[in-house]
This record gives sequence, C-alpha cells and structure tokens, in this order.
Amino acid sequence: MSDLATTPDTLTITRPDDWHLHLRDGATLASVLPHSARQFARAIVMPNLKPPVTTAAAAIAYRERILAALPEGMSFEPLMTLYLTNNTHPDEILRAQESGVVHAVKLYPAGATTNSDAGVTDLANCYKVLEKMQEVGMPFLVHGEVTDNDIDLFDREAVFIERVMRPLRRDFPALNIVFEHITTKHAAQYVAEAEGPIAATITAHHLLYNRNDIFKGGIRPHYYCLPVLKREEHRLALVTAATSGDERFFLGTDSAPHAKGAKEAACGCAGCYTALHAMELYAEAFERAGALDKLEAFASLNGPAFYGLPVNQDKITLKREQWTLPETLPLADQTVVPLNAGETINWKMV
Ligand SMILES: NC(=O)N[C@@H](CC(=O)O)C(=O)O
Ligand SMILES: [Zn+2]
Ligand SMILES: [Zn+2]
Repeated sequence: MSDLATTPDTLTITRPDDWHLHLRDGATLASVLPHSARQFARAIVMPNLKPPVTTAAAAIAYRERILAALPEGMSFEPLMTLYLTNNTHPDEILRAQESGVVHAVKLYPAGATTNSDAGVTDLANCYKVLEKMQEVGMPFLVHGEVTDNDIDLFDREAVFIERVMRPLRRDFPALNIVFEHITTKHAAQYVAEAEGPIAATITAHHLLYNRNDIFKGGIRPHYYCLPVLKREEHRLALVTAATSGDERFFLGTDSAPHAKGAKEAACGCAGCYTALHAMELYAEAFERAGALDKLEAFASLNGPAFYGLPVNQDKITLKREQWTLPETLPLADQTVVPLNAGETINWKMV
C-alpha cells in the first residue's frame, strides 16, 4: 500500500492533503497560499469569505483567484466548497456537481463562527438541498456546534450531536458527512461508532492543546479558535481517534488566518494559523502518542478515500530538527501570528 519509511529521525510519507483550510482572498490569500502549497498537494477550501461563496459560479471564480495567486513553480489543487444558506436552491447542487471543481457543501450554523452570519438558521430550511446532495453524492461538511445562548460554549459540540447530527443522519442515511474539526470525546466516539458514510477532520492544535492553554499565565488569543479547545480528556480522545488507523478520521488543519490586531483585541477573532508548520505539529502529536507509523494514513490516505480521489504520487520528508517559529508572518499589509510563535519545535519539513 505504501512504502512508509520510519526511522527515529526522519519520516517519509505520501504527500498529505488538508481537508479543511481557510485561504481567504485577495492579498491575504497571496500571503498564506505558499505555506499550504509547500506542505499539501490539495486542500478543501472553506467558503466563508465576505460575501460567502454560495454558488458554483462564485466557487469557480474563487478557484481561479487561488490558482492565479500560486507562486511560479508551486503546484496545489484547491478543492472548492459551497456555503449553504437558508435560500440555496437544489439546482445549485447540480451546477456544483457539474462544475467538476466543487467537492462539498458546507454548513455554518448561523452565528457559530467567523463569517457565519449568512449561515443556516434551521436545517429544516434545507431539506430539498440535502436530498439533492444525497442523490448526487455531494459531501456535506458540518461545523458542528449549536448556537443557543443557553448552551454553554464548551458543550455546543456535544449538544449538536443530539439536536442536529442524529436527526440529520436519520433523515439522510446515505448522505456523505464530514464532522469538521471535532473537539470532544463525544464527537470522536459518535463518528467511530456511527453506521454509514461519516468521517471527521481533526486539527493539529486540538491534538496538542487543551483549554488550559488559552489561559496559561494570562489570556492567549492565539489559542482561541472555534470550536474552542476542550478539557484534557477530550484532547486524549482525539489523539486516540487520530492515531487509531480508523479511516474515518483524517487531517484538516483549519488554519484560519486573522491579522495580529484582530486577534489581540478586546473582542478577538477565532482561528489559529498553522499553515506554515502543520505537518510538524501533527508529527509531534503522533510521536508523543507513539504512533508515527499511523501519520501517513491520517494525513495522506484516509481523506482521498472518503472523497473518492486518487492518493498523491509524490512524498514529503519530515526530519527531527529543532527550529524556531517566527513571531509574525506577513499577511497582506499586516501580519499574522502563527501558533507557537517564537517557540522551538522538534520536527521540520525538508
Ligand atoms: N476555526 C476558527 O476558529 N475560525 C474559522 C472558522 C471555522 O472554521 O469555524 C475562520 O474562518 O476564522
Ligand atoms: Zn468551523
Ligand atoms: Zn474552519
């Protein structure tokens, strides 16, 4: 299947893909794209732009802008997504399918996260669209949090499973679903045990950090993302899922650039920037779990299998070598603070 070459100091694996990525647009896109393209062959590109990418035509145009922003000599394939709204028409799913470049439709519950204002207020509004997606085999990517103000922030994913995910999967048992950026033992267990076509992406930061890291010695906005980091028991459950070899779990960085000033603010934006060093962080997490031999399946094989796409032909090599993350990186005419800014990490992509 693969000629995984593991030694204590280097790890060579099939080139990975990122199944959940925010590239933004314009000058910000140009700043961040080379980081992802250096590590990953392809990425599922999130549609939460302002305004959101709600039509196949908009997705095709966005894809062109991404390809135009790619530096000479780099290759990268953006896999586009549509942002579901209360008003999405089933015909839009057909146009997306026929485009050949739209690979999924994304659910943002209204108010759940960055640029989700145009999101769905009640999935009951979308049943005709979901029927069409199930019929044509278009995957449904779900930001799985309820937004009710009476539900504690840390419980929003677990409550989402009961209130939204179970009814959704009962009504659309053949719909391909990705439970995006899972953060709890509830979600990991739900996906592992569910029958039918469901998978989950897991970020590097949710494998490495728990909610204490947001408050270590003071409030640390660069560790704030949605769904928010959870208790240690949940982090451990995610590590177990990611390193289990279960093909339902695969890599999605959720790298989400926000300008330094927008994060270090009275009301700071949600999102961690990891595109520069994502594979190094995953390697760290898998190594700590004694499971480096499971990294290739999680990063490079399980995602293509779920999406029905070929596995990449080339390889990457990670080397055990300490290096220090920069304090900031350019982001359009501002800067972005990467996760682990100024810290030394143990793996380096060659
Ligand atoms: N993950 C985040 O904290 N933020 C993402 C949105 C998202 O994936 O929910 C963003 O677009 O900034
Ligand atoms: Zn999300
Ligand atoms: Zn995201």
